[in-house]
Amino acid sequence: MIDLDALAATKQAPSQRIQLSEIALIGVYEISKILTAPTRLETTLANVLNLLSSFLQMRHGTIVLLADDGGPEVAVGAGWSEDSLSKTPQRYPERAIGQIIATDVPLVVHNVADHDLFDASDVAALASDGVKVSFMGVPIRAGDKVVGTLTVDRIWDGESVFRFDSDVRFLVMIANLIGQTVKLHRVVARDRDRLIEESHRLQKEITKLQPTPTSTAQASGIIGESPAIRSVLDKISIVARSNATMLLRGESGTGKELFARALHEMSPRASRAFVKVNCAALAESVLESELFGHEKGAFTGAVATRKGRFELADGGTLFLDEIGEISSSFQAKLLRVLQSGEFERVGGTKTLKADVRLIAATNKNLEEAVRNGEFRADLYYRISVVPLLLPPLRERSSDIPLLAARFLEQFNEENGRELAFSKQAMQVLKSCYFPGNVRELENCVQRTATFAAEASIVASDFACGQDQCLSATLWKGKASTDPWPKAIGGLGPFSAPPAAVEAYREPPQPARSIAAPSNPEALHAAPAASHGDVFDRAGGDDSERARLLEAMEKSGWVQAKAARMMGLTPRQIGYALRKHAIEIKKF
Ligand SMILES: Nc1ncnc2c1ncn2[C@@H]1O[C@H](COP(=O)(O)OP(=O)(O)OP(=O)(O)O)[C@@H](O)[C@H]1O
Repeated sequence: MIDLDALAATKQAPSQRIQLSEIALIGVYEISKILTAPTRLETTLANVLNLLSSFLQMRHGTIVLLADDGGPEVAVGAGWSEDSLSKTPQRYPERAIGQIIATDVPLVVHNVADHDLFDASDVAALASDGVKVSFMGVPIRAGDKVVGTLTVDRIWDGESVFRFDSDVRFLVMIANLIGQTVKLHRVVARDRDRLIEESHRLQKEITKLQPTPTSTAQASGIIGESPAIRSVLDKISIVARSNATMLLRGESGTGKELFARALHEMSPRASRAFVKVNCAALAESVLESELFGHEKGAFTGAVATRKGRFELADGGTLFLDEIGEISSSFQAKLLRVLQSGEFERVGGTKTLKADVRLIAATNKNLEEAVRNGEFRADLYYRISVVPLLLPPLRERSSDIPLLAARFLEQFNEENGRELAFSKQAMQVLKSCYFPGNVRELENCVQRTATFAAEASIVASDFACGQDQCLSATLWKGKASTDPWPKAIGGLGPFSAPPAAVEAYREPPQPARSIAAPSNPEALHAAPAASHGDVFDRAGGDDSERARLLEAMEKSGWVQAKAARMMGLTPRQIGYALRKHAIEIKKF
């Protein structure tokens, strides 16, 4: 360790001048070490000044760095009373420093009290105790530009100019080193600022590009701003990042397929296929060959080998809708595929593998089905890794105006119309119970818009305003008898709000006209007991029966499909078929 004080003391003896250059070298060496240390520039400069004070026996030392506009940017001091620089920066001799910067030439003053570059306050600051003080200052250069000054002062004992010269040369060397360091720091700072700016810009770009739950939802056609829908979207955006099997629960028409697609689109599999199979719409043998494919000649009509949906969804997502409807033997087959990822085509012997992310959906109470032995518990656990319940529309009625407006806009676009809802009409929609959820709302808007006579849709344009709303009457019929099990969270397709249940249980009231309701909210919120039951054959509403038959025929006697066509739930259609004593045709 170098004893700087001892070295500095040797500097006092004129006979040992030769040693001064040694001291200077040691000083330069020590200061260069400080300057290359990875600390903040201000700290580095303060350390340089502290070291200098040992070499030069100075009272004060100051380094001032200039900003681009020429004003002081950094001022670091040593020997000043604490905070004196930051509190009163004018304390350091501004005019003297200004001259060094302007002339780019070192300045040496033997006695500051005699020099016109130092005013009374400078003298008071530098020589407050009345001693004679000498001053030295040199410019700090970065390249050929003056970027600051290094100045020191010390008690003047009348020493020769020669001694000052060597000290000035020493200061110039130190100032040059400081200049290089400042230059380096500024280059690094500029680079760092540029990189930070660039990183902020890229962050912004990424945020713009990254599909937020809302933007993906919009892209997938999901409409809804309610907290319930936002919370579902948030969850979906998290689950999408994983490969976990997801079970979408919810009443018919709540958008299970739509949300399954959104999940696929938010997932890393988005660029691959989204393949959908409705398990309820297919007989077991057909379902098997649909899912796993078949070999040529496997059965009558299998004229060529065909890939199944598992293969087609390889790398992508397979959406198994209405999974609660599959038979117990098919449950076993599906379980095997989900456990091993392996399957064979119908009629084939080769074991195939597919990398598929599974999303299943059901509006059935699977827990009850498991309890009743209708659904395998092991399959239940495998598909319900991440269960998500879609809220019924009546629990997020704030979404009704948005959805209705969008469906009407679609209708207008497709039919070249300019229909709009009156305030009253929107009120009717907002207060409707919609047991068939968004699908029913969509159908309701389509039907009403089709028959609307004027450009403004009014309350009496709705089917319920003409006592023709099939869903309302069906719902009324089931309200007290078919509650959605509490196990999967709340009201089910046919469970009605208490008021509606009460209304249904009341003894029949005299019929009232609802064609032009005075209170549109009462129109559909709870089907009035006064509505005639269109499925009561004694009451006679053959048109409803005919509509039912027509839908069943069109859907190939698949109840789930017919329900969808009519904007009803499968349970509702089942109820309607029983009411009308319509026998289901089997093929
Ligand atoms: N949030 C929503 N925004 C826009 N459209 C929706 C929304 N939810 C549902 N829909 C529309 O409602 C209809 C029914 O949706 P979907 O088929 O996804 O329901 P589901 O729950 O799968 O019904 P099911 O159980 O009967 O198969 C579709 O036309 C769908 O586009």
